[in-house]
Amino acid sequence: MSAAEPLEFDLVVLGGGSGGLAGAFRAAAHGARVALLEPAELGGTCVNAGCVPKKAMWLAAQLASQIGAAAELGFDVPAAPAFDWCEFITDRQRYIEGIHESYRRRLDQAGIVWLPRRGVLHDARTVVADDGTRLHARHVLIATGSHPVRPQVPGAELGGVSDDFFAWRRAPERVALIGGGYISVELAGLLQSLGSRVDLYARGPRLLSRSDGEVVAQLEENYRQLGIGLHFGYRLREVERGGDGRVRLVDADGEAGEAFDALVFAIGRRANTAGIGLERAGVATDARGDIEVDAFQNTSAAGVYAVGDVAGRETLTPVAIAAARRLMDRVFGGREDARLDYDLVPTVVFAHPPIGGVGLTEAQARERHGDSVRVYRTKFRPMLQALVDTPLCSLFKLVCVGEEQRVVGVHLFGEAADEILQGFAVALKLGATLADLHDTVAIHPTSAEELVLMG
Ligand SMILES: Cc1cc2nc3c(=O)[nH]c(=O)nc-3n(C[C@H](O)[C@H](O)[C@H](O)COP(=O)(O)OP(=O)(O)OC[C@H]3O[C@@H](n4cnc5c(N)ncnc54)[C@H](O)[C@@H]3O)c2cc1C
Ligand SMILES: NC(=O)c1ccc[n+]([C@@H]2O[C@H](COP(=O)([O-])OP(=O)(O)OC[C@H]3O[C@@H](n4cnc5c(N)ncnc54)[C@H](O)[C@@H]3O)[C@@H](O)[C@H]2O)c1
Repeated sequence: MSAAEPLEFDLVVLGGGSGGLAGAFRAAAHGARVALLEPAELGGTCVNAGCVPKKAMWLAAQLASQIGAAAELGFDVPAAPAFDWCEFITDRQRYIEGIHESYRRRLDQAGIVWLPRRGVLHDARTVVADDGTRLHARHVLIATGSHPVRPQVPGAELGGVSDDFFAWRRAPERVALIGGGYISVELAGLLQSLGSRVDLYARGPRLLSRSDGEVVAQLEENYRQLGIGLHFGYRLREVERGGDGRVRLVDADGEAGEAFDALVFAIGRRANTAGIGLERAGVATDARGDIEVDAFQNTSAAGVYAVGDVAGRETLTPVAIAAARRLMDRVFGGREDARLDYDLVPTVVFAHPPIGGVGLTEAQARERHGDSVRVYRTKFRPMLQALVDTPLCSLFKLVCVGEEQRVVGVHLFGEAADEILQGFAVALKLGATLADLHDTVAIHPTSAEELVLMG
């Protein structure tokens, strides 16, 4: 290919993860000629080192807990069954390969040109692949995602990040997790349920700083009951490796703790913006390094857009997908006002059991709506926990405002919270009030019924 003759497209997409693929498919459905550059496996973080393999491990952990419960309830199974981690990973990866295959087929069917190459912007209309291929388009979508960060402390290389966790071939006996966010909370629950002994070190005073405080306090209580060590206000100074090959964390006072077989840092992610030609194309980033976008995903360069983790806001797969689809409906589908409403995005942390929320936390609601806030809560033992006679409780909470008691927040911690939340997210979008929930007949006996019986 000569440098003087770029290939012509309507849209070039950088990144074949959640946002990039969604944008490419939607643009092609509107009749656009699309090229997509993705040097790694199709599907990005979500499919290869995020939601999908994580959920598979979470399901395995759920099974382990249920087998434990079955042993208590008269089934002839061991309370702590042996788990062949390698066999499970083979099944997990077979499932993921099926997703790759389906993406390859769909790209082909949609007539999208996939280059298995890294791309950089030469200017706001031209992308150059790492084999020198030049692509020219009226529109460019940046969806290059993010990467995990490590702390700047001596010995940080002795620990891994979530990507490394997915490559493990067996469960370590003792695991230390650094961070109090989504990934730490998820890995803590699933590893402990699969037989490891887990200690979690957070620098803040609580887990999940953006979730409802009361619901998180219940999660912390349950994690302690499961045997997970929770350490708050922790400052890591360095990581040492002992003569036995195990690692020790040294805190700010120089105190070395216990030895661990594995250490995982889960202290956040940063946008993949380095070396992709943003300056040449006139695309601005903010102080955190995320690409700056307006409400329509426009960057500072006309015709260049960004979605997903690289744009920083609500870094979740369905958000990247929804933003990309609306953007392409606007650019190629004639829907001039199409844009993602970032309010009321529901989110679930796949803890044990899961924790999820949509809308305002109690603290946010009180800050915004003052005295007109009414909170309803119910703490209960789900039937299975009661049958096994464990002390593990669920906590469901509704946050309402105003005379009409409009529901502005739903916060759930408990079995099936991940599945229950979606329908209530629809209800919040439709402006449901407490009276609307009370008008709805309960489904009995379930955990979900608590939400229409509260108050
Ligand atoms: C452990 C973990 C668990 C998670 N669990 C969940 C969950 O349960 N639910 C949820 O909603 N979200 C979850 N997330 C978040 C979710 O994975 C991300 O928000 C989502 O993948 C972001 O999509 P994206 O398209 O922005 O980026 P990605 O999916 O990361 O895709 C970016 C792609 O761009 C490619 N790329 C990078 N640079 C270039 C370049 N220069 N040229 C071409 N291609 C390039 C990369 O190879 C990558 O494939 C999880 C994340 C992690 C790490
Ligand atoms: N179920 C899901 O939807 C899901 C699951 C996993 C990840 N994700 C997405 O991926 C993102 C990244 O996950 P994450 O857990 O890495 O990030 P996070 O932002 O959720 O949590 C990061 C944690 O690390 C702490 N931290 C930051 N810097 C630190 C430092 N130097 N030392 C010690 N602690 C430090 C923070 O206080 C916070 O507790 C999430 O924010 C979320 O958007 C979503």
